[in-house]
Amino acid sequence: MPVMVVIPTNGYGRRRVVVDKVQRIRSNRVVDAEEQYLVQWKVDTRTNTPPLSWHAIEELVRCLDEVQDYLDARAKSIDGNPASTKRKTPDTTDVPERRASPFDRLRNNRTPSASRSSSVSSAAPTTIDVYNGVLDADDDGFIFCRPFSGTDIPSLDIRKVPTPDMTRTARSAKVERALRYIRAEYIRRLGKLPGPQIHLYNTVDASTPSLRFRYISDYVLTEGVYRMPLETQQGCQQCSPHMGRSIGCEYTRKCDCLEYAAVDESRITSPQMLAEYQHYQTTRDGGTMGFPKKFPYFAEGTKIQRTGCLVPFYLNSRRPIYECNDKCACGPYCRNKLVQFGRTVQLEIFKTNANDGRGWGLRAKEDLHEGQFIDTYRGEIVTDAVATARETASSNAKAKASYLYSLDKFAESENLPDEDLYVVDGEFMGGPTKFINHCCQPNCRQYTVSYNKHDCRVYDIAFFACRFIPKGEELTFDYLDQEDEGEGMDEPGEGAIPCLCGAAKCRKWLWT
Ligand SMILES: C[S@@+](CC[C@H](N)C(=O)[O-])C[C@H]1O[C@@H](n2cnc3c(N)ncnc32)[C@H](O)[C@@H]1O
Repeated sequence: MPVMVVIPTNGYGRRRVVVDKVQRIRSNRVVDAEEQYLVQWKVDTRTNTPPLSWHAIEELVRCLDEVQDYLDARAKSIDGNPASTKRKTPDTTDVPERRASPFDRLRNNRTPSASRSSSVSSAAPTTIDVYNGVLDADDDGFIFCRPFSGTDIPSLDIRKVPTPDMTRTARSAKVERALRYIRAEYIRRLGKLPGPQIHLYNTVDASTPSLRFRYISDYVLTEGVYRMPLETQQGCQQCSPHMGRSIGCEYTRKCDCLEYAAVDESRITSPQMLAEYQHYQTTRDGGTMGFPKKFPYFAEGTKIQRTGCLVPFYLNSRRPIYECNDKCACGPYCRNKLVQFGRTVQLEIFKTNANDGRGWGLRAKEDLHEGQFIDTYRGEIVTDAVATARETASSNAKAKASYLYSLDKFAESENLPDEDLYVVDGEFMGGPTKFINHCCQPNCRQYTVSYNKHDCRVYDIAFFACRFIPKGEELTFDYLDQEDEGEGMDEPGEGAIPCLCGAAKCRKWLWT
C-alpha cells in the first residue's frame, strides 16, 4: 500500500485536496493566523493509523461538505447549536482571498518529509504538524501521503483522535474563514440554477444550509421510475400561433389541450347541455369534450397585475392545470404555457428567527400578485416502496415526510393502486422550494401542472401565491393540503412536530 493520497500541486490555483479521498475532518486549529483542519484520509485496508494531515482551509475547497459536517458537529458539541457563532453574514459572493499555506513552502522547496519531521517530534501536543502520515512532493509536482510512520514521525491511534489537547484547541480556535468559504460555495451553487439569482440571507447565526443538498432544475428519476416518452405527448392541432393577437390558444374554443381540463359548470346554460353533463357525472361516459372549459391563466390585456396569474376558477380549487406543450400548434408564445418555462421570481432563502425553531425559510424579493406562479417542487422521483423505506430509515420519520410529495393527483380518476404511485423526495436534491415552511393559514398553494396529458404519474407540482404577498413576507403553504380548510386534526401521533406557524387558526401540529 504505497501511496494513498494524491494532491495535485501543479500550478498555484490547482492544488486541491482530492475530495473522494477524504474520509472526514477530525479537528481544527489556528497556526500563524491560518485556519487549519485535520484531514483523515481514506484507506483501502482497515487500519488504526490511517493518514492524517493538517491543511489550510484553502486546500479544502473541494471538500467543504466534509468541513461543514465537522463544523456543525463541533458547534453542537460546544453549545448544542449548529454553527452558532453569532455574527452578521451579509449576502455576499466574495470568496476570501487565498492566504499562504504550509504547502506554499513545500511547493517552492520540496523538502523530503524526513528532514521536516524534527518539528513533529519536538512539538508540543497541540502543535504537532502531521500525525501518522507524511506529506511529500515528487518531481511531477504531486504530494503523496505515506501511511506508515518513521522513527521521527509519531504514530497516533485513530481511536484517540482528536486527543483532549486537540479538542481543547479546536474549541477555541477561530473557524470564520471556513464558514465564509462554505457560504460562498453555497451561493456559487445557487447561482448555477436557471432563472433570477437566488439569495441567501442569515443575520441570525453563522450557519449555511447543507452543501450536501444538490440543486437541480428538473426531476431526477431513480430506479423503477418511468416517465412517458416525449413522443407520446399530444398537442393541440387546431390552434395556430397567429390566433387572438398571437397569444395562442387563449382565444380559441378549439384547443384540444382543454379536453382534459375541468368543466366550467357556471357556463353550462342550456338545459340540453346540463342534462348531458349530469349524465356524464353519473356514468363518467364519453369524457367532457365539448363542455365549457377555462384556460388557467389570465391573458394579456387584463390588468397588468393579473397577466399570467391563475384565474379564480383554478385559484380557488385544486383542479389540475393542463398546459400546452412543444407538440402544440399554438407556438412558443401561447399563454397556456407558463410553469414549464420555470421561475421568474427573485427568491431569497433566509434563516428564520433564532427562537423560532423552523430553520430556513423562503421569501420573494418582489411583491407577488394573487395567483402568481412562484416555482416548482423538484427532487428525486422514487417509487412508493423506496419512499416508505426512506421514511422508515430516517431518524425522524415525520421530518422526513415533509420532504416527500406523493404524485397521487390522478390516483382516483385513473384507478392507480398506491404501490404504483411515485413520490418526489426533495430532501437531498431539489430547488429552493424545499425551504418553504408550513403554515396553517398559508399564502401559497401547490397545484398539479401537466404537459403530457397521458402521463398520470409524473407531473409538476407548482407553487402559486394564493393572495397578494408583499416583498419579504415568508412564503408558506399547508403541508396537509386539505380540500376543506375547516377540517380538524386528529390527536397528534407519536413524533408529531409541533407547529410553530403562529397563525390565528393554527392546528398546533404539522400533521398527525
Ligand atoms: C420542507 S422543510 C422546510 C425547510 C426547513 N425549515 C429547513 O430549514 O430545511 C420542513 C421542515 O421544516 C420545519 N418546519 C416547517 N414548517 C414548520 C412549522 N410551521 N412549525 C415547525 N416546524 C416547521 C420542520 O422541521 C419540517 O420538518
